[in-house]
Amino acid sequence: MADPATDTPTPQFSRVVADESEVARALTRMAHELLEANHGAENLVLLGIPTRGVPLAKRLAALIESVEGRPVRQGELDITMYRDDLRANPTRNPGRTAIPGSIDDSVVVLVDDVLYSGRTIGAAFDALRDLGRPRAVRLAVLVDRGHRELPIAADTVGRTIQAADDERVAVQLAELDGTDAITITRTGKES
Ligand SMILES: O=P(O)(O)OC[C@H]1O[C@H](OP(=O)(O)OP(=O)(O)O)[C@H](O)[C@@H]1O
Ligand SMILES: O=c1cc[nH]c(=O)[nH]1
Repeated sequence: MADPATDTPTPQFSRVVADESEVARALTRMAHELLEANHGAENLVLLGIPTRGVPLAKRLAALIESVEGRPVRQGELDITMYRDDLRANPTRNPGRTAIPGSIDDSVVVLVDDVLYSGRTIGAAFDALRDLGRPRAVRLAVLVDRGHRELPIAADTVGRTIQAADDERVAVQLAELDGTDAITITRTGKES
């Protein structure tokens, strides 16, 4: 976006709101909150939503395993074909879904990096419906930035951020980005 008075592009300001150690502490707390709410790891299945929900689900599963001393099932759930804007963008390519066994009667924990409008999670509910009937579905997100368009709330949140409409919240993870961080960037246009 350009400043109409000068026709110069609006600068993009970025600020880091959580670094590697803060992301690590948040994930450790989230793992404990999931265990406490579920009274242990019994029946838990963690499903990461691509892109960055997948490494986050793996990390939460590893943290839960380190506390409970037993492995917890984890996989990934692609929601591309369930998006409510698919008709407007019909050329999207589906990603990978990998479910570790049946989800019937399990407690599925959807894991994502950012919760914003809630439409991604709404699509995840539709995707799950085609896979089975979990006993319960929970939601774990590293960042809740508000501005919901659907009645969806997370069960555990790493960081709640009051981001403005013209800001974008980005999660960086070592597995994909070489470092862990949560960054807010002013884009100059509403997201
Ligand atoms: O609550 P919402 O408004 O749906 O926004 C949140 C989603 O937006 C981002 O995904 P994006 O679609 O940008 O894809 P990516 O994960 O591959 O970056 C983010 O990773 C969440 O999945
Ligand atoms: O700020 C935002 C909004 C949607 N999705 C993101 O990853 N960040």
